[in-house]
Amino acid sequence: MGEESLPMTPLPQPSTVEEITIQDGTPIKEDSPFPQSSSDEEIMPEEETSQENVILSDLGSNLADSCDIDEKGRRSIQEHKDDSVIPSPVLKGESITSFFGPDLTSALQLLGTKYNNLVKKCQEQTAETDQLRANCELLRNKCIQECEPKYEALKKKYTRECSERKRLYNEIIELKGNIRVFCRCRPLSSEEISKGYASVVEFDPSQDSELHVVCSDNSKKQFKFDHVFSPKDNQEIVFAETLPVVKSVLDGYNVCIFAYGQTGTGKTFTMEGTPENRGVNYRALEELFRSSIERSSMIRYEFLVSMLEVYNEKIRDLLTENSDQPAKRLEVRQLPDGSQDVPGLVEAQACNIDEVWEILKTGGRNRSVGSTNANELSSRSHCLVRLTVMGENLIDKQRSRSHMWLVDLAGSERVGKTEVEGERLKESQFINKSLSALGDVISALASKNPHIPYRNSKLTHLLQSSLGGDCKTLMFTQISPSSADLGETLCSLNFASRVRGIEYGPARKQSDPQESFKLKQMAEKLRQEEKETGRLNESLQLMQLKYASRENVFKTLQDKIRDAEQACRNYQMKVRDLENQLADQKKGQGQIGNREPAKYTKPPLVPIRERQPLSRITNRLPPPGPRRSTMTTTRSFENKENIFETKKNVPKARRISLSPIVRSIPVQPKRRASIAILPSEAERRQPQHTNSNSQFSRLRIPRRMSVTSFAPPAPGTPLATPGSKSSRFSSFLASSSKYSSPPNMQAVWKSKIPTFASPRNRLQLHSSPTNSSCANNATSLHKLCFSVQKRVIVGSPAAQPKQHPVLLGSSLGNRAFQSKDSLGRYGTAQRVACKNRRQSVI
Ligand SMILES: Nc1ncnc2c1ncn2[C@@H]1O[C@H](COP(=O)(O)OP(=O)(O)OP(=O)(O)O)[C@@H](O)[C@H]1O
Repeated sequence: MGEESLPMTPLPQPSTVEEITIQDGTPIKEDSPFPQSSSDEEIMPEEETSQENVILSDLGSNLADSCDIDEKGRRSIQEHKDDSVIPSPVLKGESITSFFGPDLTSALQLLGTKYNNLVKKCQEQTAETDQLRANCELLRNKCIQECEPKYEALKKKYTRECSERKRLYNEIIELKGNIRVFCRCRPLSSEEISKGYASVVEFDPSQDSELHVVCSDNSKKQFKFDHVFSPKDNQEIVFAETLPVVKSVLDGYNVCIFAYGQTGTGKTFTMEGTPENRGVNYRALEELFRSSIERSSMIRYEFLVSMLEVYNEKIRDLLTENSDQPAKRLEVRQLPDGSQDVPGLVEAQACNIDEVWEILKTGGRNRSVGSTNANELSSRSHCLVRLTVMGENLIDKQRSRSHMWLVDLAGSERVGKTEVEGERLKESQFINKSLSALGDVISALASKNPHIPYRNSKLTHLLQSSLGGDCKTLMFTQISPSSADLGETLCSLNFASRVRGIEYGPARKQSDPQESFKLKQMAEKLRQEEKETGRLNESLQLMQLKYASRENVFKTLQDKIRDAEQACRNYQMKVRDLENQLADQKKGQGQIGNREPAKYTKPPLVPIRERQPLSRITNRLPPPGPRRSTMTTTRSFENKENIFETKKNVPKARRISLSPIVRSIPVQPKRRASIAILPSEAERRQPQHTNSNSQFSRLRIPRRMSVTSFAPPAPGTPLATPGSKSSRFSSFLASSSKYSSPPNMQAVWKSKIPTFASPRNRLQLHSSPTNSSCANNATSLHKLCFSVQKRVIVGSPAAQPKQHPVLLGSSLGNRAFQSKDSLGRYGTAQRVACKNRRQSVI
C-alpha cells in the first residue's frame, strides 16, 4: 500500500481490455450497485474463479504499470488477487478511466459480479458467525450449569484455605515469639559526616538478623535481633516485616508497636515518617483499611482512633477539639477484664485512610516538640496512637474488639551531652525516669519476677497489657551509626537484647467485653446448675441406697413370714393330729367305762387368722402405726415397770418393745431371733421344779422362725382371733397356748442345756413326734418359752435362786443389768439390757 490513501474515485477506463472477457451481458440489477451475472445465483465453478483471478491479476498489473505503481503496491495487488480485497492503486496524476477504455462496462460488470459474490460470501459468513454465536451461547449456558456447583465448592475451599492460612500465619508469629525486636540504624547525618564521625555499626548483607558494633578498643560486639535494618533499608522494607504483626489486630489480637532509642536516631521517622516517606503508622492503618475492605463480605469492621501523649508524667489527649482549654485530667484505669483504659479519651471514628491521616495530622500538631542539641525537632513526650478495631463476623455473629498501640517514645538523652536546661531539662528528667521505669519492667519480665512494677510510670502503666500480657508486641530499637553515639548505641542494643529475652505465653484473642460479660454470666449460670445437679444426684443416690436397703429388709421379712407361715401350718397339722389322737383316746375311754367324766374339756379350735398370700405382699413399708405391740403384757409386769418409774435415783427400767416385728434395727438375714414367752399366771404360781425328763425344752422350732415376742394370755384375756389386732405370730401362739397345759406338762428349766447356752443354738427348740409328751406341744412350748425367758433375764437359777419369774421386770431395772460388765455374765440377757444392741423380746 502507498504512503497516502486517496478517496474513492470512479473506476478509470482500462487501456487494454482485450483480455477481459465477460461471460454474458446480464444487465445490472436495480438493487445491486453492480450488474449481476446469472451465474451469481449459483456457486461459481472453480474454473471461472481461476479465470477471473487471471483477468483480475492482469488487470491489476496493467493498472499498476499504467499508474506507475511502486513495487510494494504491485506486490500487494498480486497478493490480494483473491476475492477478499481489491487494493486501490496509487495514482500518479492521470485519470484511471483512461486505462479501462470503452470496455469499462464489462469491467464494471465483472467487478459487480465479484462484489456480489463477496457480499454473498459475507452474508454466508455472517450467518455462520450467528450460528457460531448461538452455539457459543448454548455452550456458555451449559458451562455455567455444569460449573456453578464446582465454583461454589471451590469458593468454599478457598474460604477454608484462607482461614487455615490465617491460622498458620498466626502460629508462625507466635512461634517467633510475641515480643519481636527489630533494630534499625539510620544513616550518618551530613553534620556527622562533616564533623568526621565514622560509622561504628557493621552489617552483613547475608545475615539480616545480626549486626556488629565496633567498640572503642576495636573489638566487635555482635547483637542478634529478629530483623536488622541497615541505613540502606527504606520505609517499604521496614513495613514489609512489620505487616504480619499489624494484620493480627484484624484477627482480634492486641498489638503494640513501639520505637525506642536515643534521641535523634529516627524513632519518629520510623513510626510517623515524612509525607514523602510515610512511616509504620500510616502504612499500618492503610493496610488495615485495605484488608478490611477485602474481608468485608465476611467481617464488618469499625475503626476508632485515639491519640495521646505522656508529657511530664501527665496524660494529654491530642485529639481534643480546643487545645486552648485546660486539658482534661486523664488517668489510666484497670478494667474488670484486667486490661488498661483511659476513660474520657477521645475516640475518633475513621472510615478510610484519608480520615485517619487527617486525625494523625491533627494529633501531630498538638504534640509537644522542642529543639535540642541532638535533634532540631525532638519529641519531648511519648506519643501513643491507639487504634480500636471492632469486628463482627457476618456469618457466626462473633464479635471481637482489639487494640493496636503505635508508640513513638521520647528519646533517651544524656542531659550533660544535650546541654538542656530549664523546661527542657525537666522534660528530659521525666523522659529518662519513665524510660528507666520501662527498663525495670523489662528486667522484671525477663527475669520472670513475680512483681512487675508497671505502675511506676504512666507509660508502663498504659503499656501493661502490651508488655507482659496477651498481646503481640514489636519493638524497633533505633540506633545511630555515629562513633560519637557509641555509648548510647551500646546501651540501646543491650536493652533491646533484654527485651528480646522476655518470654510469655501466647497471645490471646480478644473478644468484645459485652460478649465476654454475657459469656461470663452464662458460665456462672452453668456452674450453679451443675452444683444443683450434683446435689440432686447425691440425694438420688441416697434415695437409691435407702430404697435398696428397704428392699433388703422387705425381702428378709418376706422370707421370715414365709417361714413363719410354714411353721404355722406345721403346727396346725400337729395340733390336728393331737386332737385326733385325743379324740381317739376319749373314745377308747368312753367305750371302756364311761364311768369317769373327762378331766377337762378341750376348748374349741380357734381358726388361725388367714393372711394374704405372699404374692400380694409388696415391698412397700407398712403404714406407720404404733410401734408398741397391742399385745398385752402381764399386769404384774406392767406394774413392776411402773414401780420403777416412780422410784427416784433408780435408773428407769429399759422398756422392752413387745412389738412383734416392727423394729428399727437393720434386719440381718438368717439371724435368728430369741423367743421368749412369758408364762401364764397359773404357771407362774406353780412351783418350779426341774423335770429333767421333760423333753419340751428341746422342742424344735423351725430354725428361721422369727417370733420376736408374744405374751401368754392373762386369764380371761380373749384369745387372738382373726379379727383381733394382735399380730399373726401372737395369734398363732395364742391359739397354741389356748390348749391349756395338761397337768402333767411342766415347764422345765434345764440350766445347762448347751443349745441354750451357745448363741448359735440358743432357743433352738425341737419337737419330736415320737415323744410321748408331744400331745400338747403348744402348751409345752408356752412353758418352755417361760423357762427360756427366765434364763434370758435372770441367768442361771443358781445365780438368782430367789428370783421369781413374776419379778422379771424388776430385774431389768437393776443397775447391775445396765452395767455391761455384769451383763456379760448373763449370756442372752445381755441382749436384753445392753443399750447398743438389739433387744430380745420378752
Ligand atoms: N532511616 C533514616 N533515613 C533517613 N533519615 C533518617 C532516618 N532515620 C532518621 N532520619 C532523620 O534523622 C532525623 C532525626 O530523626 P527523628 O526525629 O525521627 O529522631 P527521633 O529518634 O524521633 O528523635 P527524638 O527522640 O528527639 O524525637 C530526622 O531528620 C530524620 O529525617
